[in-house]
Parts: sequence; structure tokens; C-alpha cells
Amino acid sequence: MTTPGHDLSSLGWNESFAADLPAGAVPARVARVDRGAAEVITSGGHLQAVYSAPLRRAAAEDPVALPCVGDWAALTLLAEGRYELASLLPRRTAFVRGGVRRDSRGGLSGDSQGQVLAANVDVVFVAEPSVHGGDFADLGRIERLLALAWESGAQPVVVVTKADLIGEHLADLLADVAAVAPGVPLHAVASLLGEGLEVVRSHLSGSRTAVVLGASGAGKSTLVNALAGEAVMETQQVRAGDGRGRHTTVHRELIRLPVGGLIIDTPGIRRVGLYDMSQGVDMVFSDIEELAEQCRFDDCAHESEPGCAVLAALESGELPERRLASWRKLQREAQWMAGRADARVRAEQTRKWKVIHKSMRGRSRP
Ligand SMILES: Nc1nc2c(ncn2[C@@H]2O[C@H](COP(=O)(O)OP(=O)(O)OP(=O)(O)O)[C@@H](O)[C@H]2O)c(=O)[nH]1
Ligand SMILES: [Zn+2]
Repeated sequence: MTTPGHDLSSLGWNESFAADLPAGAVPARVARVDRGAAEVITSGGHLQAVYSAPLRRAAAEDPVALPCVGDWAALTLLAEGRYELASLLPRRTAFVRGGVRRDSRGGLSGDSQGQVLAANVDVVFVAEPSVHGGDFADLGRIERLLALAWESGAQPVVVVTKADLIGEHLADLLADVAAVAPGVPLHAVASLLGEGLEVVRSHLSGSRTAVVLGASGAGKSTLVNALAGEAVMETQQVRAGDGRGRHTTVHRELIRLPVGGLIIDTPGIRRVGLYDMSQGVDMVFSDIEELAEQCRFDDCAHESEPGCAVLAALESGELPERRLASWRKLQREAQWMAGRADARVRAEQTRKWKVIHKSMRGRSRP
């Protein structure tokens, strides 16, 4: 095993990853990916590493095997002095877009055509403004983003941003948000005023890696800059102010904060709220799942069944109507998405059979 420089631990390297590193390989974290190559950070600095032939073959079989930002990779030194990205260390967590099951996460044998958007994320900050376009924080959006966060395997943390805009009603709002985020740390910040940042920052200690999910204008970039203590991300004001488009700046996807900790920010992660989720829904609504276990019938649909614990909780006011509706809506979405993933697997199987048939026909011909 190579002894990594102290640099690597600031990138999130630890003994657990070290135990997975093949003998003689050089560890590196993927900062950005291109076609067939990745920009990685080693203890020696940034370098480009081309994918090995076995890695490319595995990726052709299943795109989940493709390196993505946040991955830890094993590099081997080629004769010409260049580095090759030989393999990926098993992922601890992953944001996967498109129907890859949890058990295949990070493995090299996903069962459908998924795409990994970010790997080895420890913390997911769900950013929701206290006030947004005249409305109060959107509880449904928080639930949806929490589902995605749980699905990834990372620890969700809800951050109510722009707390200065709601004034004296903050405590009431936080109580509402806490009710839709059982068991999830909840903080309020006013990034522009530098308030509430310390406790949010503490989730990054030990060089942990975070992503920030939230709607456009939720204050994600402002939050990251405030956490960093300097401008590491472009905010909407900057973009509007200097009139330059985003394309003019070199956009970093793995951002190391000067105060410690890392942030992954990619276009894919920015759009992740529009993608799918499934098991995450059960975790966000653990209170309803627990109620459902007490229903008289195992297959209770919580519509009109006698002895339904969910309806009883609704009746008593213990379970807010809005939350039940939100649960039903997200469940329907998750089912629809799961159905699409199944369809994709079926299409894939059909394709494989066609290939096999073709080769068999080819063989029987002279
Ligand atoms: N009042 C107040 N405004 C804030 C605060 N944080 C951010 N804003 C403002 O909200 C707007 C959006 O902030 P950004 O940080 O650019 O939002 P974003 O989530 O990164 O937006 P996208 O890049 O579009 O996804 C900017 O005009 C910020 O100045 C805050 O703590 N208080
Ligand atoms: Zn029921």
C-alpha cells in the first residue's frame, strides 16, 4: 500500500478507502470527467488519467462503472510516465440517475442503464429558502429532496436559507420543517449576514464531502461561499452583475473549501431534483410507514379500510392531511419511475436476445 501524503486526507481519503486500494496502486480522487479520461487529484497534485482497457470494457457493459466526480480511483504508472485509471474503489454512496438498484450501487454490475452523478458524498444539504418568491418554504420540495438524499446513502441535513427574510416567524417555520424531516438535522442560516454557518460547517469536519440540493435561487452558491469564507462559487448576483455567462469561468466540480471539507457541484447534481427516487420515499415518511404497520390489514390502502391506523392518525390530527397527500404523490411518482426502470431492463434484455439470435443465425449460415 502506498502511504498517501497528508494532502489526501483533506480530500476525504481515510483508512477505509486505503484498505480497498490494490497493492502498488496510487490513490486519486476524481475531480472531473471527460470522455475516456478523468482529471484526478493525487497527493502530488492534479493530473489527467486515461481509463484502462478493462475499465472501458466494464463501462461499455454498464455505464455505472464509469468514473464520476467524487470517485476514488486506483492509478497505475504506465511505462511512458503517464498514469492510467485502472479501477475504481468501491463507492460508499452514490447519486444514481436512472433505475439502478441500491444493491448494485457502486458495483460494476448494475442491472440497468444508470448513470452515476456523484460518488462518495457524505452529506447532502437540502437548501430551502424561508421565503421564496413571496411563498414560505416549500415542504413538499424538502420531502422530495430528502428522498433523493436518503436514496444516495449520504446523510441529509436540512438548511433553511435566507432566514433573515422571515423574521419572527422563523421558529414556527422551523417547527413545520422539522415535522417533515424526522431524524434529520435542521439548521437555519442567513448566509449574507454570516449567521448560523458554524453549525452547518461542522457537518463538513473531517474533510467530509457534501452536495447542496435546492431549487434555483435557493441560495446554494451563497451558502457555499459563506461556508468557505470566500467566493468559490458564482452566485446569481455575480452572474447578473458582470454580465458574463457561466461558460466564461472554468467551472470546478470538486471544490475544496479553504476551511476544510469538499463540495461537489455539477450540472447533473443541480438537476438531480428532477430525477427519480424510490426507497428514499419510505425513509422520509417513516412516520407513516410505522402507522401503516399497525393497520388491521397487511394490504391496507389507507382509503376506507376498517382498523386503518393511518386514517385514524389523520382523524386525530396526529398526521397532517398535507403530509399524507405528499406521501401518496411521491409514492405514485416512485412507482412510475420504477416501472420505467423495469421497462428499460426489459428493453435491454430484448436487445441482448436479438444480438444472440443474430449471432446464432449468422452461425447457421454458410
Ligand atoms: N436576504 C437574503 N438573500 C440571500 C441569502 N442568501 C442568498 N440570497 C440571495 O438569493 C439569490 C440567489 O442566491 P444564489 O446563491 O445564487 O442561489 P443558487 O441556489 O445558487 O441559485 P442557482 O445557481 O440558480 O441554482 C441571490 O440574489 C442571493 O443574494 C440570505 O441569507 N439572505
Ligand atoms: Zn391503513
